[in-house]
Amino acid sequence: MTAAVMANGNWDPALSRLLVSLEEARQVLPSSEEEFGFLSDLLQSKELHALVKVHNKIINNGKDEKFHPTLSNSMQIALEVLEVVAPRTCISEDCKEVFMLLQKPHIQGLLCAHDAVAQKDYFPRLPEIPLEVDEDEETIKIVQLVKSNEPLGATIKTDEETGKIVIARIMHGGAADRSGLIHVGDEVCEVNGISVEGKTPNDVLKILQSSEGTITFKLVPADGKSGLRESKVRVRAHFDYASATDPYIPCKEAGLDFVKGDILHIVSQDDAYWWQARREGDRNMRAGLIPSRALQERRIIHERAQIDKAAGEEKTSEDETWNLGLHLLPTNFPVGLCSVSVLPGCQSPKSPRCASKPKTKKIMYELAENDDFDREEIATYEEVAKLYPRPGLHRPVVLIGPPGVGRNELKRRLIATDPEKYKTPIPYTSRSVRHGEVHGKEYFFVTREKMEEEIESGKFIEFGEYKGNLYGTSAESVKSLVNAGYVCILNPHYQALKMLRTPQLKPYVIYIKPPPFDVLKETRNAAYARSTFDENNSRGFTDEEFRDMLHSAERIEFLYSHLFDCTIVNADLSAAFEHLVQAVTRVETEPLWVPASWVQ
Ligand SMILES: Nc1ncnc2c1ncn2[C@@H]1O[C@H](COP(=O)(O)OP(=O)(O)OP(=O)(O)O)[C@@H](O)[C@H]1O
Repeated sequence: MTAAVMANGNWDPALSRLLVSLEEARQVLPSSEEEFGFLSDLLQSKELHALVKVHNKIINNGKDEKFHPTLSNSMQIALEVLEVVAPRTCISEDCKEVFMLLQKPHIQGLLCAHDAVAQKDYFPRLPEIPLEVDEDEETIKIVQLVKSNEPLGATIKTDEETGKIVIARIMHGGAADRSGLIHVGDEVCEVNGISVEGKTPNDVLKILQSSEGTITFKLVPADGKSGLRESKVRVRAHFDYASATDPYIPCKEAGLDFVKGDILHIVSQDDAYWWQARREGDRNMRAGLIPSRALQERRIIHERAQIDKAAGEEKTSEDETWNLGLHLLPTNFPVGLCSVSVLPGCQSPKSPRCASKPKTKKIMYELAENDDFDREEIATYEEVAKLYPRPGLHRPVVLIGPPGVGRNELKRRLIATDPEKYKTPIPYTSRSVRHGEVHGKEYFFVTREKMEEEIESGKFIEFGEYKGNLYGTSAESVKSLVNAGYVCILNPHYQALKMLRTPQLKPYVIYIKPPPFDVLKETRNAAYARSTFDENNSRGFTDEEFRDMLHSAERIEFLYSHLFDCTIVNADLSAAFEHLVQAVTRVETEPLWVPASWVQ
């Protein structure tokens, strides 16, 4: 029979050899005639024959290099290339061409499709092939992992319904995930031969900790398990997070710490309360747990309610006026900050005390009163994407800061370095032209009616009234500078930020922060700085004005810090200016993170 089988050219030689050895060993095998017959039939069955043929075909095809993608992250590499060539587009035509080419949507689409195929990230997913299991028989899988310094990257819990130990979470990129053998919901039966029945997750952890070398799990696979698919979402964190001090995190060791401003790659949002993330650029492949947006929002609302309660207990009748905003502030937040001036009138937003003091600043700011308290919006995570510098189309640079901190000084110095490149929009006014003034040079002179109409229709990013005349900056004048290829430098009132931060303008926001009181006083006095709180600019700042500046700064930071792209402390003026030049160069040459909606 064997010879007949072997004579068949289609017969697999490995199967033939097995059959021959089986027959040769027949006499010495302790097996029964029945068992021998079964094995012999199996080795000659058409089904096994076909199966081995298919197997060999697949193996042979797999050997052919052209079926293997050389990489599965071509999109990532394209982005890295863009980062490298972006600053060189002005020195080399080739760089420019590659830069433009790699940004084309169809090239990016092609690369994305390539990566999806290479990563076998197909969509829609095929349903799992149902396992044919005998009703009473459970499939058990044995998984062996070698213990190293690296954590396993999985958490366990007691299933509430069955009381059994199950895999609660698999951390993306961790050892368990990479093995592809352990899935969420798998039931743990044994660890290193020790039954975990009736044990708590802590008991199981102890077994794991005391094990050396290879760890063997006996698991009952979960039904309908699915492979983990990585999301591509990047977010900017608007709060600091330290897992060690978080009483709610299910597993402190699995936590990922971050600070406000960090860019996080969210790899899984499967759990409503605990997302999995990596810090962008972090080489560590294993993801960590971070609170989800929903959880963090709840936490902030709870914290604010606590603060509210505490503030309510301390509240005096004087506090009443500021109640609208202060219920959002930390308990130690300075009380009595400035209100917002309302047309008509000439209160300045600088401080509540400033209503009695004249100002040199011509343009004051006006917005609906409640607008200043937009921290009602809870800043947790903001989805971001990289924006590449676009040759000839510069992002406007917006300097935000408390009155008197030095924004005008820094803006003036920057424009002076290259007046043909850096421009600031020309303001509008309803006052009449003075001798020597030219329309479109110092101001655009328009009638009060026209200006009021345009303010009404939302065309001004900031406006105010001074000595019976209106002053303001129109959004259109910012746009026209940008479209003409200039780098538009703005130093509007901080409340203008919300109007400026649009997908059309894509501003880069720099916060000019005052240094601590002593340094502020020392640097300004040493430079004979002129107080911007004084109408004639004829004296230095008073201590009270320095304190106002610091109070305003705290308020701006509390309300708007989540909108800052960069912070510059204006202590030593030349150091602050150097920092500004570096930041502006970065905006012109480097891809930077912006709200995802700006790049769609
Ligand atoms: N780092 C610094 N050290 C010393 N003096 C400074 C510094 N920065 C700014 N000044 C001075 O402080 C004064 C106020 O600065 P500037 O007019 O730029 O303030 P501003 O932020 O534009 O204020 P406002 O918004 O009220 O117009 C000016 O005399 C300026 O030269």
